[in-house]
Amino acid sequence: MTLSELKVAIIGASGRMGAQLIELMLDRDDVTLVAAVTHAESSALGQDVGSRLHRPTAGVQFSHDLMAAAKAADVLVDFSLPAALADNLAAAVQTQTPIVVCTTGLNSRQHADVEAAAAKVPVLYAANTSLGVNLLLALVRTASQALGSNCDIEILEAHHTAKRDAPSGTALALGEAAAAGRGQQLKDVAEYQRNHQHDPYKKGSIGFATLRAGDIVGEHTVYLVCGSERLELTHRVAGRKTFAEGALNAALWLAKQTPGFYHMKHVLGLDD
Ligand SMILES: NC(=O)C1=CN([C@@H]2O[C@H](COP(=O)(O)OP(=O)(O)OC[C@H]3O[C@@H](n4cnc5c(N)ncnc54)[C@H](OP(=O)(O)O)[C@@H]3O)[C@@H](O)[C@H]2O)C=CC1
Ligand SMILES: O=C(O)C1=N[C@H](C(=O)O)C[C@H](O)C1
Repeated sequence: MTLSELKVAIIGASGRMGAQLIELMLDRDDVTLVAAVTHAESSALGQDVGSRLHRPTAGVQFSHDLMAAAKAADVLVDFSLPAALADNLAAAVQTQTPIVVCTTGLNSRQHADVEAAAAKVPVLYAANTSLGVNLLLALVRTASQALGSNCDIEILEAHHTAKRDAPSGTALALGEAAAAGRGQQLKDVAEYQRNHQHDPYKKGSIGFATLRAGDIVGEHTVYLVCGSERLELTHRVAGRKTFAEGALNAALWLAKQTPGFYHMKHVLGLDD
């Protein structure tokens, strides 16, 4: 298969990331959009994807036929909602179509479902497809390991007001990297709620704080505080094109893999 033949179906195509992916794919010649999947009640159903973005018609209409999309595509790219995950994975497995899952807010059962599907078909899970965040994950792990248990770690994330999940998937991934650097598991040390609590600070905890305001695309800061000395590692994104480019690069990479569970670090060559 040459790159120019890669056929991509977007799931969650009527959303913010869907629009950004469609926009990008209409301008690229290494990928072809073959299906734009949304849900059965969407007002976008039947519309041409180009027309909806005030561009020339593209010949692909929004549809809720997930199975037809999976059959037509070389790779599925999912930016939808956690509630759609089970159907998306089932379609990928049934049609043997690799799937890039970018939806966040998954619960632990859903994360297990993603891993289980990866035994049957190539699956890549990325809470954040940007190069910067994936570098940051490695930096945070290294810093946490180097600074050790005397260092307090807190994570602050800021996003637009339409975001439904909190903390963000990226914040959780950064928390996992910080915990791993100290030889911990995030579930054992995470602190999600301090407001209206009167409990003393728990040494070794990793706390999460969330801001929702305006149209902030995505900002994450990891604070590593050792007494009076403070290291702040920050990543900011000003446009969703960054995520869309990362997702398409992941799709191009995943199409060539055998069944297995993959992450952006594999695509970017950042594997340990
Ligand atoms: N990994 C990454 O780099 C990034 C991940 N994300 C994550 O991607 C997800 C989507 O983000 P965003 O685009 O901002 O959110 P949106 O709410 O704008 O988009 C989600 C879209 O999915 C549609 N949808 C709902 N149910 C289904 C279904 N069963 N099948 C197909 N489509 C469905 C929604 O329709 P309707 O509008 O009618 O509800 C909506 O258009 C979120 O979980 C977000 O956190 C976001 C950015 C980057
Ligand atoms: O919903 C968003 O917008 C984003 N979601 C992802 C997350 O939850 O980490 C990635 C990015 O921060 C934007």
